[in-house]
Amino acid sequence: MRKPIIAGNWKMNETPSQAVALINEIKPLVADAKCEVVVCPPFVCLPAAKDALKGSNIKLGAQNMHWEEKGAYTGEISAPMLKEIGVEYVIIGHSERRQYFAETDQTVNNKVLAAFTHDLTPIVCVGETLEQREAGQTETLVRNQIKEALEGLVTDAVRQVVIAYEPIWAIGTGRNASPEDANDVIKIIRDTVAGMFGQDVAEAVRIQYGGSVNAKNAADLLAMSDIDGALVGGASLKAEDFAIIVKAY
Ligand SMILES: O=C[C@H](O)COP(=O)(O)O
Repeated sequence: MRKPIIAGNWKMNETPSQAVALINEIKPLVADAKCEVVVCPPFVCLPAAKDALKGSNIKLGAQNMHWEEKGAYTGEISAPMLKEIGVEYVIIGHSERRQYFAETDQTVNNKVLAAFTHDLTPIVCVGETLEQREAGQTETLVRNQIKEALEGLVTDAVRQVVIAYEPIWAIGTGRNASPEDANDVIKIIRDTVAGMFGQDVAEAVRIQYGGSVNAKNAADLLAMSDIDGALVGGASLKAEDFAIIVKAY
């Protein structure tokens, strides 16, 4: 049985003091959550967030990392740095990283491998553009993204991985994928994992949906057979909305 996971991707929002205030709002609202709850604030907020999360059931995630442990990579953050401050999850290959910062399936794979080397759990993002969907390329695209992202992982690691299916046209647009469409693509993703690592591994992998998830549509999306949670952007910045999404379970 897969334990559902709701993660809030705060993107480039909140200063450290604002992050602490938001966490303090969220904590009591999700204290009795039946699913795993993760918040992913910006890098500079992580130490203060870790402190604010002490004693709560909420886990801490980062939004990105470099694949090297250290070195001349100005502006980058490594897995050991995240690990030392108590980060457990790290979002890898978000479409905004792919679009604005030239991340590729190869760099995503490098980061996924590095995350496991340092005992961080990656939340690997995949998803198609509107043009790709309309051209009927969604299945081929997500299968390729998954194959490249998970290349070289051992099966024990794959069982731990979290995948987020985020159709790019649904991110921040208020236009979510229908529960049925999201579930269909997530089944394709699970089938791809099964083809690479076997059916039992695929059944263990948690696959989230992301893209305009909000307090109103969460219950319908999360009720689907293969959707194991959500990666929430905008609505994760509003404590009450985020709590309603968490309580859909
Ligand atoms: O990582 C989260 C996604 O990009 C979804 O963002 P959104 O909920 O604001 O559409």
